[in-house]
Amino acid sequence: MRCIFCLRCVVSAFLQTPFEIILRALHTGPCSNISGTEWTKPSGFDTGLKVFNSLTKQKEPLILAREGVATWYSCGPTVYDHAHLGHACSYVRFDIVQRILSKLFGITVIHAMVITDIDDKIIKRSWEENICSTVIASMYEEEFKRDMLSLKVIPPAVYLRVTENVPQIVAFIDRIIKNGHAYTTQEGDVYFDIKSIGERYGKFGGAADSQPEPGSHKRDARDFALWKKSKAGEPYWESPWGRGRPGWHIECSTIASTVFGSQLDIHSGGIDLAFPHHENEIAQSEAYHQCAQWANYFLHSGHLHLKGSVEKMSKSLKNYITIKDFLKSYSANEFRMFCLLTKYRSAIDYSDGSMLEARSSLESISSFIHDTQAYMKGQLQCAPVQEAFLWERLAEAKSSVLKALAEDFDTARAVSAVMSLVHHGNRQLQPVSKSGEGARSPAVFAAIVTYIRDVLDVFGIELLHTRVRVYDHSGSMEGVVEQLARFRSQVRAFALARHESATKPGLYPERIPLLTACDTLRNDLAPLGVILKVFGLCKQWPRVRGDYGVGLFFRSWILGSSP
Ligand SMILES: Nc1ncnc2c1ncn2[C@@H]1O[C@H](COP(=O)(O)OP(=O)(O)OP(=O)(O)O)[C@@H](O)[C@H]1O
Ligand SMILES: [Zn+2]
Repeated sequence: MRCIFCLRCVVSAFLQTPFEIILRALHTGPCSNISGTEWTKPSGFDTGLKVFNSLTKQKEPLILAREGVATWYSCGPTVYDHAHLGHACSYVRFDIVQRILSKLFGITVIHAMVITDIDDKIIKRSWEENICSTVIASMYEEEFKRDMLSLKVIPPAVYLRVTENVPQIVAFIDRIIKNGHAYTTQEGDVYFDIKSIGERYGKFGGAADSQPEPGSHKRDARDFALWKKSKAGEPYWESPWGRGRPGWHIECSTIASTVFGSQLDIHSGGIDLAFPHHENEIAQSEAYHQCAQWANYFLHSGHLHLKGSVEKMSKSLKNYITIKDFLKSYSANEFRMFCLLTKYRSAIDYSDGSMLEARSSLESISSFIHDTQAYMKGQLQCAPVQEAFLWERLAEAKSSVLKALAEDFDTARAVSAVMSLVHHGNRQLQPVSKSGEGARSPAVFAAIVTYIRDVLDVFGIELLHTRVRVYDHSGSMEGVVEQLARFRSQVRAFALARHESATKPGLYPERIPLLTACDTLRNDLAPLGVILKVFGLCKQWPRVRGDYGVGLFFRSWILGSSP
């Protein structure tokens, strides 16, 4: 955008037609001394965090317009098919980033997301299925929202549908035309005039200007549709340019501006959206608001690929795994851990192998927490621990996690710091077979466990009520313990049988050693966390009850059995 005060803008204005000069002079905003695609550091409140800004392709200090509040707009899905793991990956990763901002750094994130419920692909699908496009869109929109909830993604403050914002979109386009940055065609289309913003176009790359194809009504091949005349049989809305529907990019500019006004702190989406979608959003929004920098930070997540595939997982390529199918084999926590193990910006390979790696990281943490609890309860006897050393490791982990997350949300580094803490904790928990009177250090383990849970909670992983399926793939430990308890109960019942002799009623003396052995087994199992108890008048064979923890030996299993 140009202003009428600086030499550069005035000179370049003289190169325009008189009409354009007047139009632009009437609609100028503040000159920001920005030329081309240069980024200006925003003024406002420095959070002390660094984020990788796609606008500058480097890490920048995160400065927010309002203290303690981040305005955040994200592009939502085009709802014409099932949500897949690519979507899951992008939205879970940004959910984690938003949780870090709010839960760790105390920033209130106001998040708005668009649902693209009108688009060429939705119309095509509705024709293929012979179902109205509104039905197709609402069906997949609901499914998307359900899937996000099942992945524990915190919903945005507001979801906005394109079809419910068409009057706002029409008004938005109208103003861009009046500001001299768009033109209408005889056919009833409206195009954005890329040349009108000169060197400001191309923040995320893009093609050089070129001649439009023969038969096209565009002035420049890069010009893109703001409004498309509807073809026969397509849904349409009335507009000053005739019946039609919004182009793809304009919905985001309009809806983000409707919610947040002329300025936005953060805008996010998958990396495929950087060009042309975000490039065009910027062009439109800055043309509408007549401002030099509409969104200050663009955060782009890397793509999820099926391992070995160069293509990203996508609806149009039909190479996807739906979220619902995925959740039949893995949990939401496991998917989160899978996402945490890489930076949100990196491409990520999906395979059973990478999921098992994520599962095993979670299991190591769960196992440590359960062992620690057994230790704190006195069920696990250990050699004396180096308490001061552990307090130091805890302080070190806290500082590393904070540093990693403040540096462009480096979750992989943060998880590695947590795993290192787990490793040191495990090394100190050296079980000894005999219960001794040695010094115990429950407080430091309680502090470590509390801290690990807090970090996981920031990431949206909650292990408290989770049954972890440690032994699913290697035989059921639960089953082994159950068999053992059953065998002991049978032996005990045999030992307790009384003989019928009238002269010497009572136990068979030769069976008493069996009773002693049963007692010894019960006592020996207790420090390992396996408690054998009677449940009321239960006459059935023992059943495993209570919580099935993890860890090879130490868990709080309560077995219904005669003591
Ligand atoms: N494989 C993927 N990895 C990471 N993010 C993805 C992936 N696929 C889509 N996304 C992101 O999900 C959001 C919604 O995407 P969209 O609805 O366009 O999905 P899509 O499957 O790519 O659809 P299409 O194939 O029609 O382009 C966007 O931010 C997009 O970047
Ligand atoms: Zn968008």
